[in-house]
Amino acid sequence: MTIRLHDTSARQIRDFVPLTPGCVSIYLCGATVQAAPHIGHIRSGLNFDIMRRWFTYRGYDVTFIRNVTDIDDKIIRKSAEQGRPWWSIGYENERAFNDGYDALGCLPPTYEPRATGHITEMIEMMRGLIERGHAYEADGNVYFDVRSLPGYLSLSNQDLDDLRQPSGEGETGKRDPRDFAMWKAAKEGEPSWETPWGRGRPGWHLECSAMAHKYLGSAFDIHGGGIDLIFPHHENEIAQAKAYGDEFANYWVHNAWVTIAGEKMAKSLGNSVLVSEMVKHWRPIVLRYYLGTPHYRSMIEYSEESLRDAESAFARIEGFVQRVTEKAGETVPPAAEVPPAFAEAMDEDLGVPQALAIVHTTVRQGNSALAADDKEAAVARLAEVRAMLGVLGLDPLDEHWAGEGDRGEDLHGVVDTLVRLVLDQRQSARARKDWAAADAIRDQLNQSGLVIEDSASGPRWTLGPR
Ligand SMILES: Nc1ncnc2c1ncn2[C@@H]1O[C@H](COP(=O)(O)OP(=O)(O)OP(=O)(O)O)[C@@H](O)[C@H]1O
Ligand SMILES: [Zn+2]
Repeated sequence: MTIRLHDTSARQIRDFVPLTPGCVSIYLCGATVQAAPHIGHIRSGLNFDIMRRWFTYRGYDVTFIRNVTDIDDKIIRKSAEQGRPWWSIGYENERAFNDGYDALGCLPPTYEPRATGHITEMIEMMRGLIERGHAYEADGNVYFDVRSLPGYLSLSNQDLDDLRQPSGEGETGKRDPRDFAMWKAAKEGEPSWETPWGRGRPGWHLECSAMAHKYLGSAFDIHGGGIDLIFPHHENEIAQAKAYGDEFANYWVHNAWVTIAGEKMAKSLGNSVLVSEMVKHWRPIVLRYYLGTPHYRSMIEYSEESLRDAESAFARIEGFVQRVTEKAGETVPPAAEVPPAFAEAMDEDLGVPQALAIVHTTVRQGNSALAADDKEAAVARLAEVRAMLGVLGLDPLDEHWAGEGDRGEDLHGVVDTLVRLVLDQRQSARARKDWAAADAIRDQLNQSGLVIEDSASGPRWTLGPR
């Protein structure tokens, strides 16, 4: 067996050959903690969580780094607007990100370094780059000289002559307008750190090169992030690391976006759907199914309808797990190995949709076995289903999801059906102009603690405050 991955750098799917046999090192660009996470952010975390689980299943010892960018223009701007320290915004949103990752069952990374904890390493890297003639100081900024490095822009396959790299505010003294800032001179009232070139703060690209070097060394296996990061972020990370003498990443893996009306879901575009809001309406395991099962290189166009489809598809799997568990009279442990067709699909560039099709086929076979009263076959299929779901982080019997039941969310589907039934009756009462009956139904629903909201795709309910 060989795991194969799409490498953005090679623009094709390549056999994965680890630098150290039996080990895999992964660096994922994590959150810029300027706001709470939307479902696009968590999709990125989830795609790499599934990658990590698959490597682990295949017997690799995985080191997984997901960093936190806790200093950046937007954090500084918010701090000024809200009259709060910059770090309080970072800490608050970092916690919101961790809650989001955890709610959707992403395993914690091996290490989760914060940028501001690595200023020393960044200074070291700048010093090395200046000594080697790849960087220079001007007006308290430190710039990377893009013409000094042959091969710059090979990840995004661009030509230096065509490049437009806009300069940020205060980025004066560049030798070439395409040079990018590794370090930004301090501005009045903004956070800054002491360096041999004066006080200032790091640029985003330098943070990741320095943290990857510290935790994974000068060469590592996989670097990941969303496709929006290919240029300029990853291109500039590569430039700094290579010019410093690092081999850097061997494979570049990029996840596609969650989109709304064809556009990237982004804090800056104001079209975000926050994870904290979503978990009020949907079970986290259903959200994981929704965000984690399309192929990581396919866009997910967000819609309530597709979420409902995910909910019913997952309910079919979960119903099977419950029925066989009841029939067996005890919890059936996962099989030691997943079916070969599932493994084959996962080996080929993490083909989760194909792998999921095997889960559904196995569920159908298991249901037929139940219908034929063949307990042994049903139990065997359940063991396989649990092993496959475990790799995808979707096993409803896994202890991670156990708390869901305590909060009554295992009854979500039942309540949902009942509420819809009642709302249909209210609709019929209104259709026959029986306003008294319609109002009575609404009042009873409100008294039971449910809040009903009208949305484009029909009424939606949530539990009101207790
Ligand atoms: N809509 C999305 N779909 C999938 N991945 C995304 C999406 N938005 C951001 N990501 C990924 O999430 C990770 C963390 O993103 P980061 O916090 O840097 O986002 P950002 O670009 O500051 O936020 P935004 O794009 O929302 O303004 C990155 O790997 C990024 O590529
Ligand atoms: Zn990064």
